[in-house]
Amino acid sequence: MQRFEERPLLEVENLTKQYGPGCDECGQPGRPGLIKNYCPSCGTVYACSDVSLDVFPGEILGIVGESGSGKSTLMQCLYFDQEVTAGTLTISDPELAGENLFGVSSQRKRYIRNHKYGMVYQNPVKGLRMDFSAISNIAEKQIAAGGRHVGNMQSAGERLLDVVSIPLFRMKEEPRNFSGGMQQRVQIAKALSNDPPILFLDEVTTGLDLSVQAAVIDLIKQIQRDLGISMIVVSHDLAVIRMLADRTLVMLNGRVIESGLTDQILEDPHHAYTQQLVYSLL
Ligand SMILES: Nc1ncnc2c1ncn2[C@@H]1O[C@H](COP(=O)(O)OP(=O)(O)OP(=O)(O)O)[C@@H](O)[C@H]1O
Repeated sequence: MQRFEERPLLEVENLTKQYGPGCDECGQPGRPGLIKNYCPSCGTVYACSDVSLDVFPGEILGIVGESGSGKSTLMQCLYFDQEVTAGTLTISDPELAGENLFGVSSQRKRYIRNHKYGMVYQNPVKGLRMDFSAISNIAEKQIAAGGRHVGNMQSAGERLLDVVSIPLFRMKEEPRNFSGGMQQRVQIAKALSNDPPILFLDEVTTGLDLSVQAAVIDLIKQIQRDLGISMIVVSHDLAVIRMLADRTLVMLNGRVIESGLTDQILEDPHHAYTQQLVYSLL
């Protein structure tokens, strides 16, 4: 088993994202009045309720759950695509230490995204400019992270395309001409182009053929092995999480219902919903 440093790289405490005003019924600790993630008294939806997690250096944390369980909202909050209702986010980095990053200015959030984060979306259209060449897509992120030397950016871009197995003779092509698997590879290269300590992967294999899925999963594992980047991987598919994640959180109705080493969860699932997920793999 992999060993991780003792201090988490990223820590989230009690992240809550609600849509609606909330009321006395759903505002109580533990939110006893909710039906699933919904308050029948005031109509508020709790997409995420009091979610806490940590990710250690070099670790892959998996987040699994059915549609509507809150995984995407959680990812969007961590990536600052959404404002949280409550909660704290800290990253153990000399430039960011001690700050609740959910509370910083939008300029500072942009800095963190450009310098500390990589993101790979399920839909490549969200992560790539389809009318820029593959290498220009990478350059766009390099420039956002402060890159200015064209020669250096070009050689780093070529190296990244090589890492993700995009043939260099295709680097000037627009990703719209690429297959779904190739588009995901370019997204991964772009996400890595600022040397981020943390990479987010949101349903990155969903919708791909099984063989292409397997190749993308292999690539992600290879990147973890070679670069030691911490990753948060969201998927509705426990089979994907099983192949990738060192530790796993299971979400249901906006809450974390179970967490632990992925192997332990697979061998001894406690919650009835997790048991269902595990049996569906058999
Ligand atoms: N803008 C919004 N307004 C109200 N409710 C929302 C909004 N966005 C999401 N929700 C609700 O929040 C809950 C969590 O949604 P979320 O998309 O995070 O789930 P998910 O697990 O990622 O599912 P999927 O994979 O289908 O996107 C759902 O009940 C959803 O209906």
